[in-house]
Amino acid sequence: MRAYYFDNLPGDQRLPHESASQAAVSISTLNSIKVEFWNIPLQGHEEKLNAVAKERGYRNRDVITISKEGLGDEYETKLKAFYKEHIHEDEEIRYIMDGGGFFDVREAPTDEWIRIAVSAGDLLVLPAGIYHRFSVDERNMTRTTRLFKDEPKWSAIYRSDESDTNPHRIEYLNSITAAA
Ligand SMILES: CSCCC(=O)/C(O)=C/O
Ligand SMILES: [Fe+2]
Repeated sequence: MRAYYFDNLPGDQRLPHESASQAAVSISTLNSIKVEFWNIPLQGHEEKLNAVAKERGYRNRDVITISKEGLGDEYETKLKAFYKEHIHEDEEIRYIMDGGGFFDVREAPTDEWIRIAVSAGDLLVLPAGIYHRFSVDERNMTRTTRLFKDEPKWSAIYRSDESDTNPHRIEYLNSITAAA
């Protein structure tokens, strides 16, 4: 995992968008916006993943392969959907099993994009209510285990004036202010 400020330059979302002038972002900065990260070697990862799922009350999971082969006709639509800025009303817990990609998260209160480059073995937890988006990288393939509290269903709320007042968004902002 590497994290850094996104360069905000136009161009292919699958490129790193990392410039020499953009500072690296530390794990403690990520933790301050309630983003958590672990690296768990693929071999034997089930035990740790099961422990995280149990501790947080996640009863279901699925594996999604985001690639042309994995998603077929749905590939372009899904790429667009995942890269459109959104929140969820639950945490987003993702364990990368193959390939790689970028989770971009909005720092608060700056509203700057922080780009988190992930690859196999990375486990990322994004809190409910954080604005974020996802893209595959130049490998054009990410195989990910997704944890769900209930049935495996991806449900996103895209950024708008309405999402700014979503109770999960407000609760998230309050939680990071209270922790500061
Ligand atoms: C890499 S898992 C698929 C992307 C996803 O589930 C999500 O919510 C991105 O923000
Ligand atoms: Fe998401």
